[in-house]
Amino acid sequence: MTNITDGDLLLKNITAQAPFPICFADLEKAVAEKIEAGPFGYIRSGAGGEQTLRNNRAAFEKYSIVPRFLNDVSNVDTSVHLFGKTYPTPLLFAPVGMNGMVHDEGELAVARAAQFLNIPYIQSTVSTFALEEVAQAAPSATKWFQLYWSTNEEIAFSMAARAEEAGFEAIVLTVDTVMLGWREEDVRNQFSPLKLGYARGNYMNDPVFTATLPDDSFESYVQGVLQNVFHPTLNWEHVRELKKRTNLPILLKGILHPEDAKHAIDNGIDGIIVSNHGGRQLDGVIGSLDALPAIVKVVNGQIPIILDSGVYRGMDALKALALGANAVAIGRPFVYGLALEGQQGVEKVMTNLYDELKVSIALAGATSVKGLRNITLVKQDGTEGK
Ligand SMILES: Cc1cc2nc3c(=O)[nH]c(=O)nc-3n(C[C@H](O)[C@H](O)[C@H](O)COP(=O)(O)O)c2cc1C
Ligand SMILES: O=C(O)C(=O)c1ccccc1
Repeated sequence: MTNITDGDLLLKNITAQAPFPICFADLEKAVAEKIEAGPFGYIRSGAGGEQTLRNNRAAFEKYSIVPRFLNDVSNVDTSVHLFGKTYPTPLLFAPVGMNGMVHDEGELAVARAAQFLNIPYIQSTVSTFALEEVAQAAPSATKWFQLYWSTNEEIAFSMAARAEEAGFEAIVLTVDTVMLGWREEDVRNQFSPLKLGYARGNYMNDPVFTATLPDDSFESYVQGVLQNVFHPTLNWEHVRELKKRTNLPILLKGILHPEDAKHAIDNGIDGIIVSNHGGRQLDGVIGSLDALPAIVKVVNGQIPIILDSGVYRGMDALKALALGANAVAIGRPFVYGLALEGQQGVEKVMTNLYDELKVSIALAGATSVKGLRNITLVKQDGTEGK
């Protein structure tokens, strides 16, 4: 429970110091000026003509809140309960690969920020640092492991086992990236972080993976990763097999169709992440917030639903929670914070998002995340909504 009269959440940002970018547009601008076009374009862009990227934002912009007043909002409970643990905020770090591209400390810095803020950290398969290194850097952070299936499924099982051994508490199987989306900005910039080796962390020290390589040269690692990471054969049989091979809860990330959410439940999956991969995979896809209501309906509270893709401010988080998400995951905003100021930059971005969310819950007339479900939302024209 946070007493939101403790200190003014906005005025603490108005100090004599040089300001840190306060919103997503300012963050993106600052990072564009700081880092090279290749990595910046890789992070910022969406697939194809970027319709999905625009759909994500449009979906949030379409909804408006009809607030309630006179409801004593001096205490706001922002905590959420996920897989047996309580967290102070409904935020998570979405899995983002290859963080070494923007900061030398890469995932270590992000996991340390996650530990400091008590926000669950989802580490990517294609991270610059190995999951064991992240576990050592942030031993008390809640860590989940995002798994990319592998053409050699023994590698996938090996990584899942290593994650369990290292204290990770869930496996997030991403289902929307069986191959890379059509990313034109990377062609323009002639940029591939995979080819530059930024994704080696979890592969370099995997005994099953390294045993398949002809030698231990840099080129062999990179070629090995490229041969393994894309996995178009992925199907529900693999999901059932994974379930047998791990004791950890399994979430599926990238679910957009209510029927797939239903299949997930039928296959004993423990949670889903409604996501279109931040518009980076298939272009012309439904905005993730637009996909949420139908999924909330079929899931009907049976398993937790996390939403990502386009959550760039506290009000976006509020709308997703009001529409029935249990929590939201943040992608690009924290990567920009990392690029600007390492661990501290990540903490600043997440804290601003959280502070805006807290103020917004209260100003909407709610006093808890659950209470947001009772808040009225209307679509742009004021007709539809919830
Ligand atoms: C640079 C970058 C790398 C990403 N790498 C992964 C990844 O390795 N695994 C994964 O499941 N999702 C990955 N994602 C997708 C994120 O987990 C998340 O779905 C997306 O960023 C959410 O959208 P947002 O950036 O609009 O918040 C990546 C996203 C970005 C921007
Ligand atoms: O860039 C991405 O969005 C991503 O998820 C990915 C997937 C496989 C290899 C490299 C990056």
